[in-house]
Amino acid sequence: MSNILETIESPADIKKLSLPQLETLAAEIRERLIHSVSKTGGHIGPNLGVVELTIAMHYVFDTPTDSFVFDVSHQAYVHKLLTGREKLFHTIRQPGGLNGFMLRTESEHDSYGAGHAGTALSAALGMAVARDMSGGSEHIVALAGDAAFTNGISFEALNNIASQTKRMIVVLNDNAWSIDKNVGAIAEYFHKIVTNPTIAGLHERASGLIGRFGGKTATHLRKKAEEAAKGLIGPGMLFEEFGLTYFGPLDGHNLPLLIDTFKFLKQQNRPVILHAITQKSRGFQPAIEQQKKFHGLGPYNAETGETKPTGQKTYSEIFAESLSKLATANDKVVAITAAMPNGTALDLFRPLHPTRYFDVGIAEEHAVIFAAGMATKGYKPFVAIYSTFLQRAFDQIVHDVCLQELPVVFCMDRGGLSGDDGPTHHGLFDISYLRSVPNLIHMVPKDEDELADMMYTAMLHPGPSAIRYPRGVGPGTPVKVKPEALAIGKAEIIQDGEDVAIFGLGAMLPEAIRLAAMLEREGISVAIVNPRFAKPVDAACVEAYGKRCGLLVTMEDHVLAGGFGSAILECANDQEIATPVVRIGWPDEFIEHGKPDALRAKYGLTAEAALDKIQPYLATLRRAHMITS
Ligand SMILES: Cc1ncc(C[n+]2csc(CCOP(=O)(O)OP(=O)(O)O)c2C)c(N)n1
Ligand SMILES: CC(=O)[C@@H](O)[C@H](O)COP(=O)(O)O
Ligand SMILES: [Mg+2]
Repeated sequence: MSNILETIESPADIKKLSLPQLETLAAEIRERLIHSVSKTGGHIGPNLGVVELTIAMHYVFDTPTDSFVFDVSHQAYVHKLLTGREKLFHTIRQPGGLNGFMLRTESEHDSYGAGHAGTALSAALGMAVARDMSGGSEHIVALAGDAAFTNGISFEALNNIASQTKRMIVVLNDNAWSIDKNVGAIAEYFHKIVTNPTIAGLHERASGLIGRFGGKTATHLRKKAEEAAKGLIGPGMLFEEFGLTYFGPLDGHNLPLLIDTFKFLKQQNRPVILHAITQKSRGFQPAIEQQKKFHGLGPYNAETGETKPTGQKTYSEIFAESLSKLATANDKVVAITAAMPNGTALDLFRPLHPTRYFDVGIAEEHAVIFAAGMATKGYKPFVAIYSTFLQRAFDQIVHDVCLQELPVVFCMDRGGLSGDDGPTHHGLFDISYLRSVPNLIHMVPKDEDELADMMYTAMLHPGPSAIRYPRGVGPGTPVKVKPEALAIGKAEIIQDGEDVAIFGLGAMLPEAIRLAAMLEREGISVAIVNPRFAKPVDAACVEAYGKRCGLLVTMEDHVLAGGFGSAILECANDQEIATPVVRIGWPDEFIEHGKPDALRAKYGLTAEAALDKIQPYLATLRRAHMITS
């Protein structure tokens, strides 16, 4: 068969290929990635960069006996193609199709699931120690990007590896990019190693010799390289100081070199790190020229890389524009991102206020404490972190910000369903995890203009606050020239009514309005409330409608457990109001990837599903003659 990729049913088939065939396989994989992802969307740039690395890993090691742990695992598409999922690859990130990340339930070759950065080294170490304890001999290989080393967890693991195991392989896939350019001292350190010709040359030769002449000559060369590095880089090679033997930097696209090196590393009885230099987006010129955009995106033209022009401004863009305006008016306003300037749109803020823009790397915990520190000196930090990634910083929110009542603003982008990325990225927990923290207010805008008002409110608020807004576009409400301060804990009454009151939080307000229309067609008088605040909830509003109406309904793009509906229930209960509360939101399970509308329909987050759910209560209301039907 001419197409080698199609003959790979399992990684065992890769081992039968000659070197020229492996090179052909790499080219075929690139071709497949570019074309297939152009239809599905996905993380094309990171995957084009790890084609040879992944082939070489599968050529030398034996999954599922050996375990591969990929950091974030957005770069696991090649691994999926080589582990029996080639025929399903066109379904990646599609409803019911392959997940865009490693998923233990998807394949025995996916030894560890991820989606958040910085977990690979810890997970791999756990596996290595478990293997050692049970007398196993399998290999554990962690592959992590250069930006994963801006994350604290990677260093917590590094601190632990050498004292815990003698057999673990770390592959540092260094392409100098996070989603944006990688930042900070670590990025500079990697850059110094890579651009030092002495070190690079010696290591390249050492690695090349490993396969051909065995370890002795190579070790000698490696030592010389290390000495050179010591003189040039500082007191010692960073990883060596952590007790990992460092190999590299070497060309991460040189298949024979990678294969020889992995064969050598496989024999080592000491923890090792291989520093592979790769080019993100390799083989696809439009992506090489626009690395940020092609890190991860929706469908594109496979020849030109063109994407459909976006029309309406996203919530992220409204956020960044509003923050830029606030910063113009108030020189204490600063913006902080944890490696997401593109996703949060702080890219728009950066050129306007360069000295008040901070990208701290993939370091959410640090971002929050850093903000707390700035707040103690009179600054007003707006920390833009996706809802799902802010989960990382819960303790810092509690211990550093809220306990000290510091005026930090958490701008939680992607609050609600994320869509194609799936359960690792849905932002469905922030109300629950923040509602329990004293001193914090939690706001949810119904539209773009209200987001701007909430940011202004947060700027004026002397304590900590959080605002969640969804991925993508809102209803398209124009933003006023001058934002208005909102009364803390006060809901907006969209429409008054007598029989049923519907509280539609944020993105669910349109569904609440649709539900109201359905009920009104049945002659029921409905109040519609835009709650604005998930904390503090408007107790007076709950009391008024709880006493007047026969039913309260809450709708939220959030888990039901501990969410906004729970807050309304608690509030009603505290006021000894026994009116039933029907809550619409996500059930107590992890929601798969898929199209948001379809998932909402499947899980009952629609007006129709809500109507079904409240039918029994309407019957009771009618029986009690509260409604004349
Ligand atoms: C905790 C966390 N914060 C932010 C992100 C968003 N994110 C996904 S991939 C990525 C960059 C990863 O860069 P690197 O590890 O170097 O891999 P590359 O894409 O360059 O191969 C970021 C910031 C995340 N997945 N997890
Ligand atoms: C892998 C990762 O975490 C990011 O690349 C994420 O996929 C971005 O999601 P958005 O497209 O919502 O910005
Ligand atoms: Mg990188």
